[in-house]
Amino acid sequence: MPSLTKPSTVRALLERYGLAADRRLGQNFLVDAGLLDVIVRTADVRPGQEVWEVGPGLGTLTRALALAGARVHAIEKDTRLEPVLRETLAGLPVELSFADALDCDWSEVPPGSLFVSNLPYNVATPLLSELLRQGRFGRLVVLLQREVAERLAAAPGTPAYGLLSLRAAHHARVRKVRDFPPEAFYPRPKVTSTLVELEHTGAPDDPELFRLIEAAFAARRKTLRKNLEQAGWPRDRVLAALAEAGLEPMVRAERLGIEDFRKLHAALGAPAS
Ligand SMILES: C[S@@+](CC[C@H](N)C(=O)[O-])C[C@H]1O[C@@H](n2cnc3c(N)ncnc32)[C@H](O)[C@@H]1O
Repeated sequence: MPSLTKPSTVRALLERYGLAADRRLGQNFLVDAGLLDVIVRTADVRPGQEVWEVGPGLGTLTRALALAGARVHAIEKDTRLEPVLRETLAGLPVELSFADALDCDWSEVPPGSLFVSNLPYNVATPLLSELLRQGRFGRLVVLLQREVAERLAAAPGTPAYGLLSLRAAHHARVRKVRDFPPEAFYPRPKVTSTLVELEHTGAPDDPELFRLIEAAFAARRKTLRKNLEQAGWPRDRVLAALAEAGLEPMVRAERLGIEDFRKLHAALGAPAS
């Protein structure tokens, strides 16, 4: 099998199957051998370890993971790629399924599993939030649009800070590994990508806490107090809870870290409905 990390090989492979990359599916295939190796080294698979991958595409990362010793479960939405993947992954320990990753049931994945993916841009945020929430993966090594990586790792009070940052902070430790330039992909995307490693802390979902966080960010320009009142908490309870959590009455949601939200949640309770 010729190297899939050469743009000329990728072009020839697509042409042979009469295919063109579909931008709506975020099909920007990795064509940089050195950066592919960075993903594999970050994934650090043990021999025989099971790995889940969303969006195998032409099989570039899937092959590299399998050759590094992983048994890969790869989920691809685009059924046009099936004959290509049957060719590029022939003889390797890869289980392919064709489905929308956003509709997948992850409950059968053994806890503490490894997830490695060059994620399609359009599903990265909802999929990652869901995977963190469900907590089946102990570690997630994901290539994302840089802007999404910044939101994941953002600190309170910074422009990228918001719901995704709090979802990540609640469940995981986030490490930005390195940027991948547009030239690392064929076809070239308009944006830079970033490889991120998330280590799940085991913190389970807390739907009530996240209802509070969503209400707190409903209108970013309003104060936290106003947003909570609008969501149904009575004003006196909001003011008392802010004081109990050690927060200023005029504070905005974007200033609060996950610990502040946990304290506020404990002090506030559910909204009056
Ligand atoms: C950025 S490409 C990555 C391809 C390959 N892994 C690589 O690194 O070259 C994203 C892949 O995800 C697939 N994809 C897009 N949306 C999907 C979804 N909702 N569920 C599963 N796969 C999806 C695309 O068809 C494409 O193959």
